Amino acid sequence: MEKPPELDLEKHKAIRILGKGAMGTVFLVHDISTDPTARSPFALKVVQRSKHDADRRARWEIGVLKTLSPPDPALQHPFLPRLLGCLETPDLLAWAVPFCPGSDLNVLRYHQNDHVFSPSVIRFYLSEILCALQYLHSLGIVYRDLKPENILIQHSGHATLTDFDLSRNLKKKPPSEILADDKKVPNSLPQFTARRKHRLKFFRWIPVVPDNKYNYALKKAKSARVSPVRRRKLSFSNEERSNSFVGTEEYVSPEVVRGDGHEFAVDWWAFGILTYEMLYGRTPFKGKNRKETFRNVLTKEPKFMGQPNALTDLIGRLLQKDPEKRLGYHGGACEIKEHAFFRGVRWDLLTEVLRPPFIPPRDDGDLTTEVSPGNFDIREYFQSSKAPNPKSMPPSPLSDHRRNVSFTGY
Ligand SMILES: Nc1ncnc2c1ncn2[C@@H]1O[C@H](COP(=O)(O)OP(=O)(O)OP(=O)(O)O)[C@@H](O)[C@H]1O
Repeated sequence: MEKPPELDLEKHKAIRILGKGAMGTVFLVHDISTDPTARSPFALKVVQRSKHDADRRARWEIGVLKTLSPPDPALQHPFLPRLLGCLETPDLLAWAVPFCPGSDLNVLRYHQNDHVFSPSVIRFYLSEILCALQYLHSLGIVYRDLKPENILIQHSGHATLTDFDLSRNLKKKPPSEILADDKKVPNSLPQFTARRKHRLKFFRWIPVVPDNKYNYALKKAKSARVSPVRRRKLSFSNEERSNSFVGTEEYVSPEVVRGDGHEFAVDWWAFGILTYEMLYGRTPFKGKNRKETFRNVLTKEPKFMGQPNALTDLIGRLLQKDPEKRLGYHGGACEIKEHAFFRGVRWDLLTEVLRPPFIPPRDDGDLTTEVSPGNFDIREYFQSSKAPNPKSMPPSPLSDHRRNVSFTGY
């Protein structure tokens, strides 16, 4: 991407806080001059530069987002965010991305019966995340922070990854992710192009699907529904999950716990944990404390309930302690796409064929009236939050849930 458009805090006012992480605060923002009734709000992540390491991490995340934002929006990866603009003041760094009104996969799962997703819903979201990770890896970027909280639901109901501050550039690309088409597409842009206006089509990502004893995958695209999220009741204080020096503890791979370095395979491990959590409503290695969690990660095998099937087989192959034995290590995302669980998935038509399980309700009203007193100034927010008794601001429905904290090692 060329230089992203400059934002202006005189004109861009916050409607509410969407979320708070270790590093930044994310606001729902609109341009009061061009969009006074907030028909097209966007998300603005704001980082206080004085916070430890915040400046470096924010610049890194902006850099990654620039890489993910080709000049032609039609070539934007459908499951990765587009950088809409940036802003720098002596105190703050901020950048804008599209607003995802459907909250995140953790919140969505929490509102399902028994707090779990059905296999077809799991297949839908995993397919999209797999494509997003494949594209990141093809750019040499290892994501390192895969967890449900970082998978947001767009207006369309499709998933998107957020939060790239823990990602790293491994300089080399996994050989399997250098797709044949990269030779034809400059800068490794994803293998999709505009087919019709606003509809993107993947092509040449269709895997060779092996015959397998498990017949779990969808033969025909069928829509899988999930319960809608009851908006504004999304506090997760009792479900908080903290992030350790190596990312979110329950998602950390054995090689990272051992300090053996890391490769793209850490993302495939986390992909396995994510799948397990979507299926059973909990992660497989969680202990009473960090020490026990890490011991479980190193020594315990994941427990599966019920009959083995393609989904449990997939999880088992992703949760191999030895990264070299892990699904995806040698063959990257293509190898995972070929697993029986994904049989029948039309990778070239992901954005078109399947109806997303959950489509956020449209906010047709005037968003600015939704919270009193309406707009607020972001600079004032940070100034008042420095004061001993900060002025109260519209609360975030998501602000309490599992946090990211600092990440210094690995
Ligand atoms: N585009 C968006 N649309 C809607 N909500 C968003 C968007 N981006 C972020 N959020 C909300 O803000 C929260 C914090 O964002 P993000 O994870 O990017 O911040 P962070 O400070 O890097 O957090 P972490 O501690 O996880 O590193 C997210 O969990 C999500 O709830």
